[in-house]
Amino acid sequence: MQPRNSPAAHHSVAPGDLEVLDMLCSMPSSFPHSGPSNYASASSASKPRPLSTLNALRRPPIDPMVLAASLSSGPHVTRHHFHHSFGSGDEHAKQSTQMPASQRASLQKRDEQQPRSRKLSAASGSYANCDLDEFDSQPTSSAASATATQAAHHVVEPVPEVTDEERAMYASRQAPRSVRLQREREKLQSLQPSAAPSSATVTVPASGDAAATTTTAGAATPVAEAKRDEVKSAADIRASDEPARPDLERQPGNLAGKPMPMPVTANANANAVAKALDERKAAVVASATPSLGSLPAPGIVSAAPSIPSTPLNRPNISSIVRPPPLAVRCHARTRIPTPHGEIFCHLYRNNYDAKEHLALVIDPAQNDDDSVVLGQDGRPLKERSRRYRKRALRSKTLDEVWGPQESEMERIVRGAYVGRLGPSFQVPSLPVHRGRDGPAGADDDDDDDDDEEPPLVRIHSECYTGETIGSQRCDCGEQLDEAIRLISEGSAPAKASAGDSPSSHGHAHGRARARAPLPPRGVIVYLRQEGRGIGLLDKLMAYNLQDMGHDTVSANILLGHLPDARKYDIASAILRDLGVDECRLLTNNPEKMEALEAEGVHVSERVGMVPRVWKYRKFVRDKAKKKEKARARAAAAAAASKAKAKAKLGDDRPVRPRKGADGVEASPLRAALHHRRSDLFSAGGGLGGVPMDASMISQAASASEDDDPVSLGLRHQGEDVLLDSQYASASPSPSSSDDEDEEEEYINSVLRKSGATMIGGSITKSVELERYLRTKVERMGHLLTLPDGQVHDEAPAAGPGPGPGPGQADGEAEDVAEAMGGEAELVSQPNSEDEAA
Ligand SMILES: Nc1nc2c(ncn2[C@@H]2O[C@H](COP(=O)(O)OP(=O)(O)OP(=O)(O)O)[C@@H](O)[C@H]2O)c(=O)[nH]1
Repeated sequence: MQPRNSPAAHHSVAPGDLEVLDMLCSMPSSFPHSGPSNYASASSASKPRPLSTLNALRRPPIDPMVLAASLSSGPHVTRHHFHHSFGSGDEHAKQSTQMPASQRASLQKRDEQQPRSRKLSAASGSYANCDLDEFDSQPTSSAASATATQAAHHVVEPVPEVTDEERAMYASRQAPRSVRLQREREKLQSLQPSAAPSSATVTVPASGDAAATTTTAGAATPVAEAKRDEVKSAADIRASDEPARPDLERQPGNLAGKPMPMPVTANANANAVAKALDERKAAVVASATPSLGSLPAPGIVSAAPSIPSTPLNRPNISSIVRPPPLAVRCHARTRIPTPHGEIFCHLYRNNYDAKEHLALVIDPAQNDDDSVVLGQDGRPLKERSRRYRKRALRSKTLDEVWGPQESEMERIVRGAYVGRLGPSFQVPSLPVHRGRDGPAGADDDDDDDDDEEPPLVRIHSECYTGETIGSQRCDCGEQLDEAIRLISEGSAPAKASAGDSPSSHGHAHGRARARAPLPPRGVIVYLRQEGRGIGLLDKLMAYNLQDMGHDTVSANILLGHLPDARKYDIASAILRDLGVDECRLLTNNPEKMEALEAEGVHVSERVGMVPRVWKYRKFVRDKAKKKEKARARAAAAAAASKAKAKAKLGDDRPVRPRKGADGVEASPLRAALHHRRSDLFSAGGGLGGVPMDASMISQAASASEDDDPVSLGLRHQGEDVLLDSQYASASPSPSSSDDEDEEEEYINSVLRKSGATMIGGSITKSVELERYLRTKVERMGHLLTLPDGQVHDEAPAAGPGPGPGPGQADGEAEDVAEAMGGEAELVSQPNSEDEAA
């Protein structure tokens, strides 16, 4: 028997199919998923991009395998299927409600012989009775009597046997569009003013699952007219099958379908409410401990102002025609202490998707000692500084007044407070005033803030595997940690022309040192776009495809996705809400820069994200070079002094080094490393462990170069660097340049911190990571320069095609791991990103 879903069960490939396939394959831009986005927005992702972005790399030609698979997979699902029930999960879909072909044919024959009413002729499973509730609940009298008669005589129609070919693939509960339109027309006609009762309450179901609208119709009022028009247009629009997404509506945090009170226009009420808040402020400050009784009822706390309805919400019919502009609202802000310092975590909702995106704001000025000094008016003195008000990264939507009844405690609990919140310090914030002029009464600062650097910003996409379990398949965890570290560090990278010249933070720091360091100030927008927008499930499947030899791009395509399905319009809106209309962006991805620019957030500078493992290799290589030079100098000096001594004593006996008890030459560094290693392991292996004894280090500094920590095989990520950096910092070389010092500082500062993510301050490195980075550079146009002699020579080839067998992959993986961790290869890997800069 033919398998039910086998291609041959549906059709065989005709020559015409092959022609279509050829044609599609020859059109690189015809990839079926590259059409407009499923929600019409001014999204940057759907705008044409200049070639400079290497956009072409992101839109590879169609994979013929995908096309062939989809052409032969049988009946296709179109947008018209969205309201149909098929697959599991729906009661109607568990079993086909469509009648087998043979049975339908016999019924049709019977219909022809004895025509019946529409409802009766609607055989079970046919489109005409798709609205089962209607069919069941309103049986016509003849149908009812027919059923009664059948029951009385126990007449059971024999069900013919069903072959696989006859069995329907999909069971639909939805009528054809023409039938639905006809029904809507009939309903509308029944609502005509003449037909309407003179004074009655009429319920007008809009369509499908749209909410019923109730209106009191005396005569045909203009409101009723308008409502009817609205309903009619809705019916027409709904007939085109806007996909119903009950699953989305049920998601936690989704705003869809949850009507909220209309927002009070902040401008109109802000002053009045702010005044009221000011008046009540003294009472709040005076009360040391808030009593539970002063907390508003939970329902009231959560009653955030609504944002415009959307196609997802679907209460507003006009929104289906033209979605409202994207709106984001910060619902909560709280302080999170991290190893890199304090971060204000902001939770945002929006009217485009059901996700809760985050903004991690690093702006210690909002929380420092000065921030709790109050002026005579009872407000923090800082607030009077125009510079502070301009620089402070505060959410406008969070700080604005949400309603006239809003209490101070409501504001404070959601995070709309200023200064450092504590048991005795609770000052609600005032609505944000943007712009140079600031609020009335703001003091002029003597600082000229024209030289102000824009904040450092990272747009980070969620990566469960990288951020929580430390996946070494990608650099996401490391990048998140690095971004927090860089922003918290606060020194300003040098200005560079925005855009294409690759820069690295390493170099930027070097140039920035000449300028006064700026306090930390920046934002990480954490977008819930797991797996570059395809979701965790598909990302996990993509990893399996990658293990079979595909790269991250072709794996996505094989799963029916774009190589990168992300959008950045929500990120831009969040930045604008925080008052960021210009930023220095931490990224290698040109698409992010373009997207922000397109959304009105100017990127004044790109700050590159160099993988730590590449930085580390450069560090080790430079160190080896330095040692090589020192060794040559020392050898020359030793030879000279030996020759001198010989000449003096007239003695030509060789000078042998002393040996230890085991017969091995006693090396101070070896002894020092032995101690250090036991320190690391006995003290739990923490990177911030007890430093080496200074005397040991100074001995080590003069030891043989063969005792390099790396060559000694102490290769746990970071530990080798820790030893190296301690070694270096304990014995500063008078000849070291600023840049070298800076590298060491970098390594030190990274490793002294335990890091903010699972990756922490350590390094991500693996064969998969190298392949991933390479694909991002070569196929996705990321602005990173691959190191020379990249591991692809040794690693399994990236890209589609037969991958290595498990054994083979293991062997190669070992080689590459050796190449990445081994001494010789390590020092031969330059950090070309840094060099390019
Ligand atoms: N589909 C897919 N997504 C991945 C894979 N590896 C990581 N990701 C996701 O990719 C996202 C990070 O994007 P990247 O392309 O690594 O980097 P980027 O953010 O575009 O660029 P940078 O700003 O330079 O870091 C996260 O959402 C990860 O979950 C993969 O193999 N397949």
